[in-house]
Amino acid sequence: MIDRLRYLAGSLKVRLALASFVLIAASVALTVVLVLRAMEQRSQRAVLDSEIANAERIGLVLSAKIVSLQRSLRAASEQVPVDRLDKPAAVTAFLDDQKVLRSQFDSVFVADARLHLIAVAEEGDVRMTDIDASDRAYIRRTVRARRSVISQPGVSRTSGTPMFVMTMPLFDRDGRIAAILIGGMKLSTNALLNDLTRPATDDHDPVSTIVTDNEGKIVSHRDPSWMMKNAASDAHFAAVVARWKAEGSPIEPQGSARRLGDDIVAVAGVPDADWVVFRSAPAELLLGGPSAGRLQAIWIGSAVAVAGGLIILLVMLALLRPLRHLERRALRLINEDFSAQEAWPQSGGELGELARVFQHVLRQKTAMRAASDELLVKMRAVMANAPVGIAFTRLGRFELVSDQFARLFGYDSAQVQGMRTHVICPSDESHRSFIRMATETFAAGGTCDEERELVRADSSRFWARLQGAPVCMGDTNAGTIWIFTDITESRRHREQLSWSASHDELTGLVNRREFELRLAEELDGRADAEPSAAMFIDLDRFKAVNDGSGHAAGDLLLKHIAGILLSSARAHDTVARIGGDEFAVLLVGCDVRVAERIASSICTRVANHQLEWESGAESQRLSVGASIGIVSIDATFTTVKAVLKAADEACYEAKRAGRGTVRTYRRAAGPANLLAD
Ligand SMILES: Nc1nc2c(ncn2[C@@H]2O[C@H](COP(=O)(O)OP(=O)(O)OP(=O)(O)O)[C@@H](O)[C@H]2O)c(=O)[nH]1
Repeated sequence: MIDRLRYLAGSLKVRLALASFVLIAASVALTVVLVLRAMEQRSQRAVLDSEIANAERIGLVLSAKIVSLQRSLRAASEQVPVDRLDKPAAVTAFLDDQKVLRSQFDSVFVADARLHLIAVAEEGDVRMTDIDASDRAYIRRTVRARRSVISQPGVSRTSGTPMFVMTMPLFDRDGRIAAILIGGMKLSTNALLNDLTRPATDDHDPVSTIVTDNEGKIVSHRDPSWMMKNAASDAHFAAVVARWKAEGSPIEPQGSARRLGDDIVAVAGVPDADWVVFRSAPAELLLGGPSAGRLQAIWIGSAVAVAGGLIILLVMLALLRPLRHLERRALRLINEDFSAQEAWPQSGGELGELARVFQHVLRQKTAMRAASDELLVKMRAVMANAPVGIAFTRLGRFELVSDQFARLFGYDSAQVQGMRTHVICPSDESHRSFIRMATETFAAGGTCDEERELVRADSSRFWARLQGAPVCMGDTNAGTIWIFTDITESRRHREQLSWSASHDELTGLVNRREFELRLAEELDGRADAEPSAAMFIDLDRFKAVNDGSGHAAGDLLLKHIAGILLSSARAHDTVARIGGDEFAVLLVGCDVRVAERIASSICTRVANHQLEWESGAESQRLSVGASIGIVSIDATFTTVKAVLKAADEACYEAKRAGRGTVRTYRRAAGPANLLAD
């Protein structure tokens, strides 16, 4: 399952489908956002315009109402009995007659020239009063402006309720104020504003409308308890009132609307009354259409994106089917499954090219595999039949060995595979030195060829010639190939030949050639060394032994003489048989006098030696003598030949002196018989 998911995550088809899905989703989302934004902007503009129109309309209606009331006041004012204001009956009769005016206003007052309220008609009752109103602002404004004014809303001194009044001054012939007709309206019940601020459909109208005076004091509100309160304390209008005040409390009939926070607010002035109409409603409610549309659009967009993604996935699957085919076919290459004759996908373009490349690779791999199979067969034949041991080693282990290798070391071929290489070395130290040597040689770019003693499975040892080279020159990690040849016999034979070349077979002493070599070495290294001595020993009357007792007796006696000479010389001296019955001794670092004493001793021991020899029935005692010539090897001798010649001469002198004696070579005086001295 996890593998399947991993495959899907890496699949080109799935990635393409996902990418397309993301693109479609992003495009749809962007389109939805842009369209919605445009719609919202248009819708908001329309709502703002509508609200401006509503606010302006309310302002205009208010103005029209005020103008209408002013007209009514003006019409009624023409009937005010200005000349009989001191006659209560006339005044009350006037107020009684003003049925229309009293239906339009909650109360109607008549003020005289003193600016005293002298009569009032209120709630169907007309009565005379005498209230000094000269201090009232609306009276002062009327006098000052000499025209009709509307008061600021305030609490009535007569009724104690919030109200405002509208004045209409009357002038005498001299142009002085003769009377003022005043209409009052209660804010809680006035017919002037209620229709405008009360919601048309009660609580369902999302728009709140208020009317304030030019200081923001509420003169109309759907809730009568808000009358006369500051509009800024109503949460719906706090922001717009604050902004309106910040702009200088303008009272313009031309309205304005804007979005403030979550609300859409509109403002329009009522110039005739110095009032302002405020409207406020939650933007979400007014723009409900676009908001709901946004959600709908998101759902539709999502559905379109999903459907588009699925369609693209299906299209991808169809289009990329040859790719899947190619993928399956290519996977066979990894699994080395060349046998299938399955067709490659026939397609143009990139897939076709890829298929052709894979076919080419397949052909190459098939050819290489055939070649390697053939090579393997040959290799197996070599490993089975090679007369030498062949081993491939890598990282200290045998990876492949020939049959002869296994036989050579006494293992089964299979047993050796993977075996550590150190098992064929007689010791760990031997293995370490071998590895060191091979590493250094290979590092220097060379190949190994040396003889080593190795150990078999049964712990027996043998000598082998090892020839080794890295499989890949310069990279020993790729392994090394070794050829092992058993050279135990040839090595023994070679050692034998070497010994024979330098020794006398009969006595085991070194031969003349070896003696001369050692004498030459002595002469070469003589510079500061102590003098050495050489002696020539020629047996006396040896021929008689041969002639009398046979060659075998002579041979045996020669061996005995060799033994006497060896035991007379020191370990580092050289005792040689240089001819039939001739011997020579090189006494290294030996003074001539010592040499003479040794020679004398040899003469005596040879002379005294008797060989017990059975010849037929009789037993014989065979003996010989020895004539010895000595030469002191000093700086005057530079060649082997000169030393041998001098020793020979001295020996000859000893013979001439009667045999069985010693003579020392003296250059100036010639040989002298020490014994004779
Ligand atoms: N048995 C034996 N005899 C040998 C061998 N080599 C040489 N001879 C004999 O040694 C003898 C040496 O001859 P000479 O030195 O002339 O005989 P000699 O009797 O010692 O004479 P003088 O030296 O004059 O005393 C010869 O008879 C050789 O045949 C050998 O390997 N074995």
